[in-house]
Amino acid sequence: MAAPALSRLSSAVLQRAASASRQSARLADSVPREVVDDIFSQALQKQTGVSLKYMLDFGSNPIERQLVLSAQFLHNELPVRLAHRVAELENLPYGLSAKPHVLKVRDWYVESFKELRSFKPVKDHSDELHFTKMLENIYNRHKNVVPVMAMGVADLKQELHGVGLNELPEIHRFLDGFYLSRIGIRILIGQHIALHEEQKADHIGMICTKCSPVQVARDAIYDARSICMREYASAPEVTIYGDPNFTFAYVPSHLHHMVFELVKNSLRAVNDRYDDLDAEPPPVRLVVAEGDEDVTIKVSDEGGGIPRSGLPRIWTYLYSTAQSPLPQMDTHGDGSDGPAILAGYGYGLPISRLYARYFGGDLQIISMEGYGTDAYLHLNRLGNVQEPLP
Ligand SMILES: Nc1ncnc2c1ncn2[C@@H]1O[C@H](COP(=O)(O)OP(=O)(O)OP(=O)(O)O)[C@@H](O)[C@H]1O
Repeated sequence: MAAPALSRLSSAVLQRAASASRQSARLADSVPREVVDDIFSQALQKQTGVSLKYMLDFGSNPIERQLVLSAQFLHNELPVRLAHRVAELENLPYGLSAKPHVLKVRDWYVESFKELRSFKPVKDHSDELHFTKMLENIYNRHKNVVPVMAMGVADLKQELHGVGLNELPEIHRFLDGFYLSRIGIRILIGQHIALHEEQKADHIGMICTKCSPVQVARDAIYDARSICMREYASAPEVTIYGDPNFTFAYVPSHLHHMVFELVKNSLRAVNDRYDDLDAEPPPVRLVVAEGDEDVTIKVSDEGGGIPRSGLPRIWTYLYSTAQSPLPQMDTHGDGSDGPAILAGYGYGLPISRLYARYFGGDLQIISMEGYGTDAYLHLNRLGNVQEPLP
């Protein structure tokens, strides 16, 4: 068992962190008093969770009246969720609150909070359309939150001289909660915006009522192999086992993201292991299983596995054995969180697990060092689990 993190940090480092904390550009220095009071009073309100099933029922008939109701809900709910995050961002340990990148993220949250709070009550269709325009702005403003926050955390990591984030459990817990909350906020906003767009077949907003995991996996595999090809000039084969006609209700972009990350990790491990060997790399295997409760996707590789002692680390932010662990800005421009390179800043697994957990699923990694890794992605099939609210 590792010694407690604090005792491992030199007192000089701790002093520096504490003094950075004191110097933190506090909210009250940059925002009028009444806004600060409003933020902290909203941060005391309870957040209201929704489920995939609720979103499906609610969005199945997006007539004007429904859209007005949805806007009214968001008008109340979003400031509460944003305020919870601002309050947290103000009070992070080790001086993290004062890091310029973290302040930038906080200011985006404050800006969006102010816009929402100053919007008049949504009474009719015309108000609702204006409100939706504002939501689009907010959605865009926050698109780079993950990499910018990661840069702030990377600054802290550098300052703490190689102390792993797994040794700073409070930072890890904060990031898990923060990113989970972000997934929830983006799905609420994204769903409302999507209900205004032309509905794709079998879609209710962002949710596909007939999402085929095999089809989504094929696309994700194609993308992961393309990136692998670009970086290694070769990519192991991926074999899929499962019924392509099987469908269930899910958000395809989330599913794509998770499968892409898992396959990408497997391709990298297999490629690294077989790089110097003459042998043909064994294929990665992806199995889709339909249970009554869960749809489970297993990704298996023979990439040599992960040492048991290293397993806890793979869930921490900013742990990567890839060459260039530098956070990348969103180059997709669409606000999706996927990095554009094969392996980068160690967010693949922890963020994928949050996506899975958001709708009541989970992600587990089982490894046989010296052989390979199995990733089990469980997706809750019923969709009536209420979103977790940090
Ligand atoms: N299938 C696998 N085989 C061997 N090691 C793995 C596998 N999957 C993950 N790992 C290890 O876990 C680490 C963290 O994985 P994770 O997906 O979180 O980040 P990453 O792939 O390094 O970077 P990112 O996904 O952010 O681009 C990897 O750097 C690698 O060391």
